[in-house]
Amino acid sequence: MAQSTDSPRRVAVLGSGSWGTTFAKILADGGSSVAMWARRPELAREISQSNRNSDYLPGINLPRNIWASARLPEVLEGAEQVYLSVPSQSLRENLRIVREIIPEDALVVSLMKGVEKGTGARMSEVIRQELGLGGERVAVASGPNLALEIAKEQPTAAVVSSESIDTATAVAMTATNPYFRSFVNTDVIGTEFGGVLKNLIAVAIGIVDGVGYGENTKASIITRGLAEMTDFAVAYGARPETLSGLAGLGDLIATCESSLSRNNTAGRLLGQGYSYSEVIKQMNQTAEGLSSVAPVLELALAKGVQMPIVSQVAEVLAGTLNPRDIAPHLTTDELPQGE
Ligand SMILES: NC(=O)C1=CN([C@@H]2O[C@H](COP(=O)(O)OP(=O)(O)OC[C@H]3O[C@@H](n4cnc5c(N)ncnc54)[C@H](OP(=O)(O)O)[C@@H]3O)[C@@H](O)[C@H]2O)C=CC1
Ligand SMILES: O=C(CO)COP(=O)(O)O
Repeated sequence: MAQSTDSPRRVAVLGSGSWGTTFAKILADGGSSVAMWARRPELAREISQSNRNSDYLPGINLPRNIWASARLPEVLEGAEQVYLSVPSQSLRENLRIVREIIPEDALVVSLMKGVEKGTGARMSEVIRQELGLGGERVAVASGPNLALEIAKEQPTAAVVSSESIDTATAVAMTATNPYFRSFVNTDVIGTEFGGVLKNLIAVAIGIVDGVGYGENTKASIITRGLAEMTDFAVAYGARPETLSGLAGLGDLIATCESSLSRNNTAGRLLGQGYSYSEVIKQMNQTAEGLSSVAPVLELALAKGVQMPIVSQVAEVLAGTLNPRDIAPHLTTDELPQGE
């Protein structure tokens, strides 16, 4: 739904990869005037002059109310909302560069689906720490959102979450258009962890796909994966229903089913016998799950949560488990486990 104000809302998107660019299109098609930051000037020029981002979204025409620059101050000037879409492990260093130039009252929105190595911090926590913001200024957006499908304007839903329902609503209204509908909630922990954890299960699905296993194996892993995701997120304070919603089950289905998913693709290569370092070399886009495995397992250990599927993904990445031996529960279980 387009905004009804006279002058369009000015928003900024930092990161011009597949998701940053697609989200810029969502916002522009919702009526906002969108400034994008691309760290490579040649990409900024292509976006501004040709309305294209051929590196990340080949064949997609971008709306005219998007422009891009490699210069952060001009991108951030006057922005009422700032959307962040860089790889999770680079967020903190990027926030340190922009913290003095983010407009004082802007809402800051994470589009990312990772946790920080070393600290285990969620992206909204990194944002609050580095920008010194209260929870009412920060939101996260998540859901079954494969970029290329949305860039082609296929109907999609997402959820925007903030501790403040007013903030979530303001962002959701900005991130809504005829092909993209944003719901709201106040469960930031569940919404963020849903997006992080489904990536890990999607890597597991890719692995068994690469091995050549069929639908029973995948359905078993998806179902037990959702239980694992829910146990973990609830241990950290999430509401279980969030994990059954768009940011949990919804995203799990999309990511596990689609060959567009980078996490799924990385898993498939592992299942086909490529080593972790060979997979990294082949991936030219961000597969957050590969970096999130270790911090998620550390967080799970701290709360005594069992994550057998994620643990097996870690073993495959380390080269200590043959992908053929991955199972929907620990192969060492001797007694039947309660479902
Ligand atoms: N793609 C998708 O379908 C979705 C992705 N997400 C999430 O969005 C986030 C971004 O992913 P996505 O856009 O897909 O990733 P891409 O790999 O497509 O793009 C990454 C972007 O970040 C830039 N970048 C890379 N390293 C750095 C750095 N050190 N500092 C600053 N910028 C950097 C890249 O610039 P350059 O081109 O110059 O290398 C590029 O603009 C991830 O957390 C992902 O999980 C969420 C929902 C959907
Ligand atoms: O988050 C996504 C879909 O919701 C994108 O998944 P990938 O990062 O695995 O491509």
